[in-house]
Amino acid sequence: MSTPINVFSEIGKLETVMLHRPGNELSNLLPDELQNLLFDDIPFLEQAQKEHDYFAEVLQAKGIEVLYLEDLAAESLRNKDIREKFIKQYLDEANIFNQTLKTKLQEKLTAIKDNRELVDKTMAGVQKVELPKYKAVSLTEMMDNSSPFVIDPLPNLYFTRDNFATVGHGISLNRMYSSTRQRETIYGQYIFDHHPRFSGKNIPRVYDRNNVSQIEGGDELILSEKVIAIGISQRTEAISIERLAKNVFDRKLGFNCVLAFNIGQKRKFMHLDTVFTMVDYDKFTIHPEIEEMLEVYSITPKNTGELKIAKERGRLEHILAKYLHRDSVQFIRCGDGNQTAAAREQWNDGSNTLAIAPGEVIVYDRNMITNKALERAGVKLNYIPSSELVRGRGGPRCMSMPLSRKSLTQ
Ligand SMILES: NC(=O)NCCC[C@H](N)C(=O)O
Repeated sequence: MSTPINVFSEIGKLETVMLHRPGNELSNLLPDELQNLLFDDIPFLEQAQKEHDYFAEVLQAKGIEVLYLEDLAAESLRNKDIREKFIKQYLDEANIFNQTLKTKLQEKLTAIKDNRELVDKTMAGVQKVELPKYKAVSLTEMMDNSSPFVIDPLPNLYFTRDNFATVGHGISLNRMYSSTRQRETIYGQYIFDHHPRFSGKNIPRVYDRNNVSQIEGGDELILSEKVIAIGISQRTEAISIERLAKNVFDRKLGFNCVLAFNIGQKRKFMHLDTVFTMVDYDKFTIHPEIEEMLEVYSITPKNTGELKIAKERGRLEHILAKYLHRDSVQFIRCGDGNQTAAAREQWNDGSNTLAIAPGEVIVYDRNMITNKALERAGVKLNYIPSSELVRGRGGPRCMSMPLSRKSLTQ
């Protein structure tokens, strides 16, 4: 049976991937809102787009199908009812409480006839000056008086890794840590419910955005056909991992173990994939700062349907070798073992590689010390520029969501 989602590894030859080209949402970033919107600086949009286009071209030159979130979302709004429902939900989740304002915004968005333009507008947000005679009426608006926006932009959308994640033939439509990123998951909802490529294709949903506990895709790594690794992090709670594991086991998706990696709650390594990625059958990048303190728990199904949880003992290399049935695994350290280089290059996503085939990855060109260590370990590197993209704190893995990878066992 052909299925639109096939992701049973981190490293199988990448066949289809979803990106988002940064758009006007970045032109609406304000210095006072950076922290709230999870950014560290204001990127130069045109340059960020050039860097992103280069990323897409590298993928396409390798024969990988590149789909864009914004196109898929637009194609999902297939009829008037779906479009209306989308606009209404978008406004509800943007906390538009005042009915008069809501009606005005509804009219403004409905008047955009082209679906791609509509989707782009919802991503960019709405400034108060775009609404003639805007006046704060609701308590929320009065409290928000200093902001020039009635609806905030969604600047983190180009990190397509996070708002949903592919797991085998299924997806985990995520509940995000922050309200700014929770609104991003609406696009995934419409894509999987209504896009002709996915709707009606029985795609198991192993997590849903309406769950109360958080989980983000940067924490979800598919280590093999049997084993998933999930970070317990600033963004992902332990309870979410238990929920996801139970769903994966109950629905018999092929996986028989979830390894939970407790990486601590820090902004600088917000997701597991900012400190640890898989680059080959037996090779991983790792940020040395987490290596010693990392705790790993295994979650496996009991015959009763309950989960068996055990703390794993010993070194991480040994735990990985055991679960991946390898004699040993090799760690390639961010900064090549130098503490200063490791801290600097991890901050600029030196450990955040995107594997496009076993032993072949995409990396940011700027992380020269880590990149040399990867090369020395025999990993093939494809470099992409990163002056502007990096300002959002994410690298090649964060900026891509694989929809299909070639099976490693074929
Ligand atoms: N998987 C990732 O690590 N994604 C990067 C997300 C960066 C974004 N500014 C965020 O804080 O959510």
